[in-house]
Amino acid sequence: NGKADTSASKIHNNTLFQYSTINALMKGQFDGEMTLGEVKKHGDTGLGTFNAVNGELTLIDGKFYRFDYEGHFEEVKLDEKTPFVAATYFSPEKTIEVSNVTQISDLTAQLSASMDKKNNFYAFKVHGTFSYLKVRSEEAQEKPYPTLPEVLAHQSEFEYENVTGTMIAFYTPNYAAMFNVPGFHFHFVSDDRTIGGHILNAKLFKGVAQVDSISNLDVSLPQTEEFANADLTTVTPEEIEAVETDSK
Ligand SMILES: CC(=O)[C@@H](C)O
Repeated sequence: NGKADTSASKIHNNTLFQYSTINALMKGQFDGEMTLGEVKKHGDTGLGTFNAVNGELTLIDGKFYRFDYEGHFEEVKLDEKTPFVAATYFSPEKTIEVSNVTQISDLTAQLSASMDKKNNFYAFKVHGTFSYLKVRSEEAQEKPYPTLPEVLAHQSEFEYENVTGTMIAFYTPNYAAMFNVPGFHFHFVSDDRTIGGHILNAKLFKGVAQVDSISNLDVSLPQTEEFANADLTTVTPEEIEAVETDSK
């Protein structure tokens, strides 16, 4: 009927939860107070990083995984902490077939076409055998922390062929660019749980995408001194896109 269903259960399944903001992460806010166990109360699907930006975080089926600077993939215990994470209880409204993806922009075009409400947030799962996959991770940092662009200038990159697994992606409308990565943000988990990371590029002949439109945002702000004193006004969407996409 088009009317917002504000029942508690509907909101529970229709909320993008995030801890901290992407512009804070960009400014080097790399230590959060929130444990993965706390994050798990807000969703079973998501992406982010770990304190000291010690690798790329992917949450799938309620389990947290790290893909680290060396390319190692492991499940992570719930007592680890995160400085930035986005999570939701994945509740897809529809499933579409995606095909002929020769680069990531072919995929984002097909996912965009599936979005009925461009000003909503979205979560996606895309499963298939990726004929090519380029991912990145980053090295754990020591204080005094640099900015995220300074860390990612030395990111590690890995390329794979014929990898079967699931992309976990969020879409954030540009008007919310200081909260979360504007546009699409993709992380990955292989079916054999050996490969992950932040996706920079991909090729896919045919896959299945589940589409979850989200109309509630729940932001938990760190209550650390560092966060309270951070200047979060100087980050631009262009700077975020430059480090979150394959700008090479
Ligand atoms: C939050 C992210 O995904 C960056 C660290 O790649």
